[in-house]
Amino acid sequence: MTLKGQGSGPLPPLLQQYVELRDAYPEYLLLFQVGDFYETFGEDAERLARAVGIALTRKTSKDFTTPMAGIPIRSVDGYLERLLKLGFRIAVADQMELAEDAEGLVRREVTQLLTPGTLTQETLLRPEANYLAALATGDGYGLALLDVSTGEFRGAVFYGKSSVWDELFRYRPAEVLLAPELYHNPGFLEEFQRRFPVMLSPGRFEEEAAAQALQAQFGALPGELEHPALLRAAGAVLGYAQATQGGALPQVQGFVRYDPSAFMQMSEATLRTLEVYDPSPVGESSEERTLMGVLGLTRTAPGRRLLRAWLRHPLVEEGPIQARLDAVEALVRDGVLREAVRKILYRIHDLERLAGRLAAGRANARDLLALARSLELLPELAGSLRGSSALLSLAERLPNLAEVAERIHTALVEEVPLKITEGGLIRDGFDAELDALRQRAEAARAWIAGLEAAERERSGIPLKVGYNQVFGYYLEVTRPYYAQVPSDWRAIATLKDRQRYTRPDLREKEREILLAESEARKREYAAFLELRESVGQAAPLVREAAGVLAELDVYAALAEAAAQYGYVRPRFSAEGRLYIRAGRHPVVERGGEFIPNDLELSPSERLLILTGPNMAGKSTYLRQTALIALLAQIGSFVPAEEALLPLFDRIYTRIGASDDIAGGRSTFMVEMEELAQILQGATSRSLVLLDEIGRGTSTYDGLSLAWAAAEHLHDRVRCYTLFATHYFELTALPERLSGARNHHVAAREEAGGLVFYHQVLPGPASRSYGLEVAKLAGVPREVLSRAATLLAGLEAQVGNVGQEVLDELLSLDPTRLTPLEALLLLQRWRDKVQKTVVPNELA
Ligand SMILES: Nc1ncnc2c1ncn2[C@@H]1O[C@H](COP(=O)(O)OP(=O)(O)OP(=O)(O)O)[C@@H](O)[C@H]1O
Repeated sequence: MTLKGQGSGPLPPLLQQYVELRDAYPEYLLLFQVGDFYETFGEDAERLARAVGIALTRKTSKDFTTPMAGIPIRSVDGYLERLLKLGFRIAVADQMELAEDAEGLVRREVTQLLTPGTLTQETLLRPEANYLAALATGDGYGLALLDVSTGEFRGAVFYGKSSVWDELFRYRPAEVLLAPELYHNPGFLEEFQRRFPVMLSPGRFEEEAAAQALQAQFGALPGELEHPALLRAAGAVLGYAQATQGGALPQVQGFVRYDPSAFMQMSEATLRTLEVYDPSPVGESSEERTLMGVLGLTRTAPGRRLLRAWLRHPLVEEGPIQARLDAVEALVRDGVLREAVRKILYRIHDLERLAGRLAAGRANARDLLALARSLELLPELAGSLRGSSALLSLAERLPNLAEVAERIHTALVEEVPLKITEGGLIRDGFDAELDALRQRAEAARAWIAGLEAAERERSGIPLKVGYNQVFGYYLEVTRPYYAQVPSDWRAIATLKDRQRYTRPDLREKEREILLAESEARKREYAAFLELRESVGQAAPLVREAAGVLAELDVYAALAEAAAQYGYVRPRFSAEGRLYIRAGRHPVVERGGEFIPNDLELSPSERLLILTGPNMAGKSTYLRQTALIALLAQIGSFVPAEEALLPLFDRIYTRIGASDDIAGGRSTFMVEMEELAQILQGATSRSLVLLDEIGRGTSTYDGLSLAWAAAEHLHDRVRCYTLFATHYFELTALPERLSGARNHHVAAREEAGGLVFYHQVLPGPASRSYGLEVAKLAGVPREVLSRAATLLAGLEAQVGNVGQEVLDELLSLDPTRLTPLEALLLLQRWRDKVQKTVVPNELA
C-alpha cells in the first residue's frame, strides 16, 4: 500500500483509492478513470509514460507529490492495443457514478481486465482466432485452447515435446499458461521462450482448482477431460478466463477433445518453409506471397478463421476429404451460384463473435441490428443451396432464425447509437409505456413551441422562446420591451440588449419534459436489456449458423480460387501412387509466367534425387509438391492439370537455411535437428522434402550425412522423398537403391549466359554451373576467371592425387606394417592431399 512520491502526510483519498484498487490486481497495470482520462500514478505512471511515450506530469496535493501519466479516454483503444502488444496486462477502473451524484469520493471499480489471450473487445481483436492456451504434463502433455471471443474450447494430448511445439505453432496462441512443472524447468522454459515470444501468465493448475473451474462452467466434468494433463490444462485456461471476464463465460458451451492423429502432421518448419501463413523470412513482404494470401478469398471473418484452421489441420481420411471436394466442385461448376453465394456472404457480419457477445450479454444495439441484418439473409442463402445435392446438407444445417431477426427489427430503429443507455434505440409502437412517456415529453414540447406565438399575441411583446444547456427554456425580450414584461416572469440572464426570463408554467413544462425523457431513457434501456436477453437465448443457434456459413464461405473461396487460377480436383490412390501432371506452385505462379512440371512416384520409385544449378527451380518444385498434397488434403482443388495422390500422414520439409541467431544455434545445428526429427518421425505414408542437406558443414561430412539420410529414408522408412542437392555424388544413389531415380532441372549455357528452363527432366544434371550463376549475380569478371582457373586445377589435381593415394593404400598389407611405418604413411598421404586440396598459393 505504498506509492512512489514525496511527502510526509497520509495519501489523499483519491490516491488511497487508487492504491487499493492497484494492489488488488498486482499482475496488471491499473488505468484509473479520473474524468475524461485514465490516470496512472507513481511507478506505474513512469512505466506507462516510457512505454507509450506520453508526458509524465505530477499530481501534487497538500502533503504529497507523485508522478502521474494519463491517457485520454476517447483515444484509449489505440493505447490499449499498444500496451497489450508490449506485454502489459491491463485493469481498467471506471467511475461508477457521476461526480455530481457522489457523496465525497466518486466510487470506482475495476470493470475490465485485459490480457492478450482473453480479449473480447471487437476494437482490440484481430480478425484471426485469439487463443489462450495452457500446457501441463501428466501422462503426456495436455494442451488446452480457448478463444474467449467465440467460446471455442478445445484440447488434445500429445506424447512428444516436438509435437506440442508444432501444435502450438499452428494455433499461435496470444497468451500461454504454463503449469509450474514446466515453468520451473529452466530447459523447457528457455526453449519455450525462444520458440514462442508470447505472454506467459500464471494459472491455477492444481487438479482441484482446475476441476472446480470446469465444474463451475459446465456443472459436471466433461467426460473428454478424463486425462490428468488435459484436465489441468483445461481447468487452468478456463479459470484464468473466468477471472478476467468477471465470472461465468456463457459463450463457452462445451469442451472438444480432438485426436491429433486424425489430422496430417506438419512440423513448424514445414508451415514456415511452405509459407502457408507468413512469407519467409517473416516480415519481408506482404501476405500476398503466402498460400493464405492466394487462397484467402473468403468473404467473412469466421470463414477466414476456418480456412486458417483447415490449413493447419489437413485431413487424413478420404471420406471427409471427398465430401469437402464435392462441395467445392459444386461451386466450381456453377459459377452463377458461387457468385450469388459470395455476394450474400459478403453482407453477413461476424456471427461467430456476435454469438459470443450475445451469449455473454455484451452485445450492444448495433450488434443486434448487425445480427438481424445477417440472419434475414439466411433463408435466401439456404434456398440457393438447395438446388445442389452436394450443398443441400449445408442448407439443411442452417438454422432458420428469421423470427429472431424480425424480433430485433420490430424493436429497434434503423440507425441506433453506440451507447445503449442514452435512448434513441426503440421504435415507436413497440412498448406502450415508452410511447406514453414520449408523448408526454412531446406534448410539453408542443406546448412550449406554441408559447411563442400565443404570448406575442397576448402581450404584444415580440418575444422569442429559446433553449440552452444552462438555463433550459427561456423567453427572450429585447430592451425596448422590458417595461411591458409581466411581473410573474423572473429574469434569469441579462445580455447586452436583451433579457431572458422564465415563468412558473414554463419551468413546469420543462421539468415534465426532462422527467419524461429520463423515464423514457430508462424504459428504453430496460426494453433493450429484455430484447438482448431474449435474443441471447438464440446464441447457440447463431453460433451454429456461423459454423455452417464459415464452412460455406471456405468452399466458395476454394472454388473461386480453383476457377480463377485453373485448379483441378485431385483424386486419391489406394495403392499409394502419385502422379501430378503439369503441377504448379500456387504462390509463385501468381508472380508471372510459370513452367508446369510433372511428378510421378510409386512404392517402387520413391526417392527422387533432384540436381540442377542454383536458381533453376529445385526448391520451387519441392514446395509445389508439398503444397499440392496439402491442398488436396484440406479438400481443395490443386494447381495442376491432373493429380493422383496418396493420402499422406505427414509432410516434412527441410528446405533452405534457417539460422536461429537469437536462439544461438547455428544453421547447421538447426538443419540437423530438423533432419533428426524427420528421420525419427517419418513413416512409409509420409512425404519428405529435403533440400541441400549437409550444406552447413565440410563437404565430406555433409555428403556422407546426405547419403546416409537418403539411404535410411529409402530402405527403412520407405516414404516418398524428394531430395534436391548440389552434391553431384548423390546422383550415384539410383545405381545402388532400387527405388531411387535421378531428375534434374534443366538449364543451358548460351551465348548470353546461363538460361533457366525451370523444367524437370529425367536423369542427373550434367554439371553444377556454380560459376555461371555467380556471373549472373554480378561477381566481377577477374574473380570469376581466377575461380575458373582454380576450379580446373582442383578438379584435375584432386582426381590425380586421390587416385595415387588410393592405389598405394590398396597395394598395402596392413598386417606387415609396424605402427611407426603406418604413422609415417598416414603423414605422407595427408601432406599430399592437403597440398592438392589447398592450392599452392593459398597453403
Ligand atoms: N517452374 C518455374 N517456372 C517459372 N519460374 C520458376 C519455376 N521454378 C522456379 N522459378 C523461379 O526461379 C527462382 C529460383 O527458384 P528456386 O529457388 O526454386 O531455385 P533452386 O534451384 O532451389 O535454387 P538454389 O539451389 O539456389 O536454392 C524462383 O524465385 C522462381 O521465381
